[in-house]
Amino acid sequence: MTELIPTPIIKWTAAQTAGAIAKGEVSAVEVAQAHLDRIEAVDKKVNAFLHVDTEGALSAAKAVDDKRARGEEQGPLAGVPLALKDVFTTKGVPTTCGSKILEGWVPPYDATLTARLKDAGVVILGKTNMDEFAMGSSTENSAYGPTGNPWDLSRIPGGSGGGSAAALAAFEAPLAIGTDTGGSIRQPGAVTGTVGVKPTYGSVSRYGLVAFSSSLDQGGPCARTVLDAALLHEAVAGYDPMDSTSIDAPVPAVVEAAKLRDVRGMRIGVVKEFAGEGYQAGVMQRFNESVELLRELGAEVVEVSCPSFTLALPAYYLIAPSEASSNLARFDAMRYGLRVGDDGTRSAEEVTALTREAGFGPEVKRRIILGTYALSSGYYDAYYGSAQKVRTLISRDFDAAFAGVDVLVSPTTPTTAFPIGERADDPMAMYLADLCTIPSNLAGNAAMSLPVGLAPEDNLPVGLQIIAPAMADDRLYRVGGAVEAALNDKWGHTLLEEAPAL
Ligand SMILES: NC(=O)C[C@H](N)C(=O)O
Repeated sequence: MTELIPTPIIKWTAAQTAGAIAKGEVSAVEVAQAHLDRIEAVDKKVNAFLHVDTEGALSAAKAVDDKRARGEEQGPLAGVPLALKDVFTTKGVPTTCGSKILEGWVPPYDATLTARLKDAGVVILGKTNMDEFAMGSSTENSAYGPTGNPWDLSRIPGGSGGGSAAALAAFEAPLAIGTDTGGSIRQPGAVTGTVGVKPTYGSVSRYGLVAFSSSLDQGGPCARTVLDAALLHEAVAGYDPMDSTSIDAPVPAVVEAAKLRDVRGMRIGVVKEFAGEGYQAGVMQRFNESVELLRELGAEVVEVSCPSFTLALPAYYLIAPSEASSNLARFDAMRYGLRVGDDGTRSAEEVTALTREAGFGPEVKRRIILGTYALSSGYYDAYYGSAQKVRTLISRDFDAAFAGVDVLVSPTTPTTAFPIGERADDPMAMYLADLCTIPSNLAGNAAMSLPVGLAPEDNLPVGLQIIAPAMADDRLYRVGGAVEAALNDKWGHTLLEEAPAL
């Protein structure tokens, strides 16, 4: 064991873990077992995992050890455990999307992302909890019970990828995968004190990602450090002919950027619209300190106005439900998962209706109804058409802003983690959690959330959002890496070391 690596194994970063395995200081099987033991010890409380694949994880880890013994060259994440959001298909391992309608479904194929992880020697520990079909900001919409925030188990871990973020913060895995349609990687990252990145739309394959809103959905990395997120980003991004929206261009050099730790000469824009009413004082305080820190580190900071961003939330809640109502039509009881009322007396249509009634939860039904209404003839232009126009305006605001700055910054989410149940009956309040994250989904650019401290009033993590133009994902890592290094120097440790022990 090198002295630099703190024990126990579960506290190691992905980069440290991979290094120790490559040097033979620890075996991949030992690392996998340490995380499986941790899951066993804490996940009854956290509920980050819907399915733990003990056998699959140990055999993937053994394959890494065997390759090493044979002297074969392996990738930079070989042997590192990962928690996979239950929205990516995994051959032979259940995939539910947090929904009853897919209960018991075992996909016959791997998503491209899953296959790339396996090829990289990443050890998939299991599938993580999520809001049903990624609809929500708290993971309370999972059909399998809510996930607790490791900082305070009575609070939400964000959503929809709350399971992935909680697994990181509870030291159940050093890496995780999420998907971000309106904020589902970044907002959970912000409220759990972890790093989450929504790469440029089209840069991580959606083949095998169960579709929610196809023009917005984007898989991406979740980690405890910026460098770990970059390593995972490079492992999963890149062109895939199986996804028609996949970008056929080189992946930006994000690992190199994460190591730079230098923002001198960069121009950073503070989005004026993301402040004011509804923003928690402690969140704004930490955000303003981060902006000050960027200035001290040698960046030039300017205020930028993006007036159309105030329309992003309503536009999203027309576009995303519209696409969802179409995508979720495939759950017809004939092809996958649940089938209710098929007793030989009912028509196929009746069985479909009974299954959808029993299999979908209230938020999914709400979105299907919203989307079906917005797309209905007579209303299409007024709702869906207008929302698409707003989408164009938002892209233009970004273009104008990026003509003058390298990246934009804002708080990731207006408040810290709220108590489980607090917004469950108030969809509008829930939707507001994504106020700052949605514009990047509508425009398709790249964005990161990274922890910048605890809000003084509740001692809960605050996230800084960094936004870069499409295909300039490396800028996120350059800025994020510099902020993280400066904060860790200041604190003398990483933020998660302040998290209460579970
Ligand atoms: N999927 C997402 O990115 C989450 C967003 N909060 C939504 O409910 O649509």
